[in-house]
Amino acid sequence: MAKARVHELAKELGISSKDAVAKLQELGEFVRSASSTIEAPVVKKLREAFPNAAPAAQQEAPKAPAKPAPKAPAKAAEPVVEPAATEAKAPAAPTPAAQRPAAPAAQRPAAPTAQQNGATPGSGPRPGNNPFATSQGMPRAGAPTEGERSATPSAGPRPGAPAPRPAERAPRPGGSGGPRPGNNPFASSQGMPRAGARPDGERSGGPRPAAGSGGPRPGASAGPRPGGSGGPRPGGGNRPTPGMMPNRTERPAPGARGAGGPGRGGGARPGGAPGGAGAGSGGGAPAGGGFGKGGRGRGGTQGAFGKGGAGRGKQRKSKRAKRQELEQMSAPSLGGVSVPRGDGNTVVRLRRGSSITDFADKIEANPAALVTVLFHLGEMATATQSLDEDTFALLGEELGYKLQVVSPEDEERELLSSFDIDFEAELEAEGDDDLEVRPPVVTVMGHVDHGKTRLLDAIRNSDVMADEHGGITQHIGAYQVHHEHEGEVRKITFIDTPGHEAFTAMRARGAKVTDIAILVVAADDGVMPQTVEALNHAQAAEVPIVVAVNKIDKEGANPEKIRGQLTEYGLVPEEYGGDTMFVDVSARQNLNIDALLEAVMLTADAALDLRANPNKDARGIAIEANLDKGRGSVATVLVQSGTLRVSDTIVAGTAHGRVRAMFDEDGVAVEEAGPSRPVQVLGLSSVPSAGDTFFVTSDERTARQIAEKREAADRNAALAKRRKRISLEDFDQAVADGKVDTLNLILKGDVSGAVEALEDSLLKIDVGEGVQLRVIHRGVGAITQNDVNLATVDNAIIIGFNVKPAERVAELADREGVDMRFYSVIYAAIDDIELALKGMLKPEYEEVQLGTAEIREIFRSSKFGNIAGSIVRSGLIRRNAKARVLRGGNVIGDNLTVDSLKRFKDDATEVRDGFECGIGLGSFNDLQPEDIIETFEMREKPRV
Ligand SMILES: Nc1nc2c(ncn2[C@@H]2O[C@H](COP(=O)(O)OP(=O)(O)OP(=O)(O)O)[C@@H](O)[C@H]2O)c(=O)[nH]1
Repeated sequence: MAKARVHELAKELGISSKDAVAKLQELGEFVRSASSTIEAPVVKKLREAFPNAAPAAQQEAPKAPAKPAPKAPAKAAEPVVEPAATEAKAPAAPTPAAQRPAAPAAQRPAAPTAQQNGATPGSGPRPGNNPFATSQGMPRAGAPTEGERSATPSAGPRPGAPAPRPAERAPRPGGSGGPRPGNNPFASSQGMPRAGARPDGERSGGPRPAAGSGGPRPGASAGPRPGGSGGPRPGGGNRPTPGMMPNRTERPAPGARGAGGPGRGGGARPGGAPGGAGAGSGGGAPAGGGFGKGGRGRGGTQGAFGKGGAGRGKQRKSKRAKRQELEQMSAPSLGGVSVPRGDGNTVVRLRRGSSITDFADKIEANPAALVTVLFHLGEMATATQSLDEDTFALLGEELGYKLQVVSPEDEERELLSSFDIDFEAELEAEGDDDLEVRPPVVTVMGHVDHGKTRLLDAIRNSDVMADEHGGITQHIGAYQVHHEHEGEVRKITFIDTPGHEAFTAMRARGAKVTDIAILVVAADDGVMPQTVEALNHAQAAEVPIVVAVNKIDKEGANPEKIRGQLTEYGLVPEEYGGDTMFVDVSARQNLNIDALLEAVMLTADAALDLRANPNKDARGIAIEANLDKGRGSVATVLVQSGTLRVSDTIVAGTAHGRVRAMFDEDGVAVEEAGPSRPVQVLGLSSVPSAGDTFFVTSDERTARQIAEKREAADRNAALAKRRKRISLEDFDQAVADGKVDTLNLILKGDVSGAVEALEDSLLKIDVGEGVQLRVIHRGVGAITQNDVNLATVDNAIIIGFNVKPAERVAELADREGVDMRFYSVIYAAIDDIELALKGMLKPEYEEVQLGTAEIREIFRSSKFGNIAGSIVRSGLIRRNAKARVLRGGNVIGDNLTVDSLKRFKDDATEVRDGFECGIGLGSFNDLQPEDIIETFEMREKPRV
């Protein structure tokens, strides 16, 4: 065999895999486990390291018909085995195996048993038969293999049998139970050593294979008695060392081998295992015998462990378990625990929001051990807590793994591919023939009050086919207008949510909806902050821009000034030699709206390839959605490719369902919607978010499963994020870790004077070297969702001065892990920022009492300890709250936690004043009636 596996070789050599691996490592060879393959030179090395081994045994085995080996588990064998084992390893025996004294060992131990068992020599023969034999065989776990070796001796099985000549090799090793020592000269030699005691093994050397015969009965040989038949003379054994192994490969049928083990002969059947044992006993052939291989079949090994006859599955499992055990043993320990290590390049992919347990599953480690390792790395986390990417990277690096946190896009792709959905492949497969021109999708952006809304209205009213609609205009988040372009009526889709907020929010979700952006700039005002923000967003998304210079009807309008200003931002008008189209319009007076639409068409035709395949299931994006009292979830979706039809089953983000009805922007029911068509969809299970992708699935079950999986992924991601964003308290740590070097702030205040004063003062703070402070956005008014989105994107902290966020915004910030701070005194804000920059801002906590309860009665529970039957006297008692116990005004138990809280038999989250409840304080059991349980929580002290 060109390459051998360690465990196979170990079997041959009659040693345990563990020993073989250890030896190889000692010899400087790198082997990971018993199933590793090793090259010929290494094989040789190992053989040389175990010169005594009596490999061939098996092969030689005559085809002893083994009788089914009894499943004897015998332990008796043990003794034998062990000695043998040792011997085997013994450096000694330079001489042919035969000589090896091994013999002694073999005999010894085995002997006794064998005999007792009545395994007379003769009987010995059929190993199979002799239960005892087997039993003996049973080497103890440690030395399973050996057992097998011993087998050899037994081979002798049929006593009478003619001694096999060494030459003849058992044809089928397996069958033969190769083991039969008798047959195998070598084997016998080893195995049989009689009296192990005497070194005479020497003679064993006895070359004659015949010996084998003598030895035949293994059992006999086992000869407990030293002198024993001597059956086995080792001599026989002298097997050629390495050589032998050659064919050993052949492994007998599983069953067979096992059997072999035993009586070697007995071998044959599965029962094998035991057999192996038998062998052991018989063999007693320690050293050499080892390889009586007979036993060593897989079955044999198992047998050794008392699992005779285990099925393959089990075997595999045990192998895997062994390998793991081995790896664990060889793994260096950190913090007192051992975990399997990677080689520095082992890649482990995890989803966002994965926990230590997920990681542990992948590397087959104990989660608790990983928690310990992480702890030693200075991070605290529970096994089930979601970790962020940095923490995983830290842990992975320590353990030699390359951790890759799957990106949301990959995650989505993987999720879909698990349902056999692959949109990329679908797109690639579409040829020119499948694609048809679709209308461009346009978003209107610009500074506050520059006329976005008004312009969208004007555009809608300009629809050349407006009269034909006949419906009642509705706001559904998007609409289509018809425009006559070069004699042809073409459609343009407008996203009816002005401003870049929606645009950014969708982009943040990875959705690319907009093909073209109309940037509205009031000609009487000029380029303003949000104008710049909007154009930055559009440019970042590589969306071509058409500039609408609005309000040209107004006095003081100066369209040229706008052109000049925008040139500075890279938007060079065509008339100046650039490629951006500027159109002067008046939304109020409906001036030049057509020209604006014309510019949109021209830009689309010039810069974009707007085509899609309408002849497939629909895919698209949810633009907006809400819950309607009467109609349930109402979502406006934009079909991007394919055609959406009523009664299609769709999944949109985490919502799914069957399309019950569809309406257009005029409230008219439609049956189908093709590419670039926005429609309102009824029938979803819940409300998708703007920017969620949607697509049609083959059946409702798939839609539901995808939605559920996405929901779980979102939840995990949210959990992971929560730990990730920056907060003032950990800013210094983030700087120290090299994660940030800039503290980004968003300032919001009730009056502009305060915001400016705050910004001025902040910028005067001496931030020291290596750190910067940047105010990325400031504004007057409440903290909005947009502020939080911006903070999310730029990892900023929001400072609210005399303003608060709306509840929805606070929730979003919490979900996104954005740190918001509120102040009413400028200096307090400045102090905090200054301290944060210096790394000195630590949160301050204060104790806030939640409530008290008086104990009325104690219930003893063997499971939960003592439960205090109490009545809440003030406030409330909340599960998991911190608690202390007061007796006569003295604290008799502190730092406790309300571990369990029940109202009658039911678990309760909190119980209020005046109600009775059962309170469990974990292991604190020193409770008496009339004690007072006081509960409280630690709240971060607001800084003012
Ligand atoms: N004279 C004149 N006024 C206009 C024109 N377009 C819009 N306005 C006025 O400008 C004001 C703001 O218009 P909106 O359309 O609400 O502006 P907006 O950009 O949507 O504002 P926000 O929604 O607050 O961001 C309104 O009073 C409009 O009547 C125009 O072409 N000419």
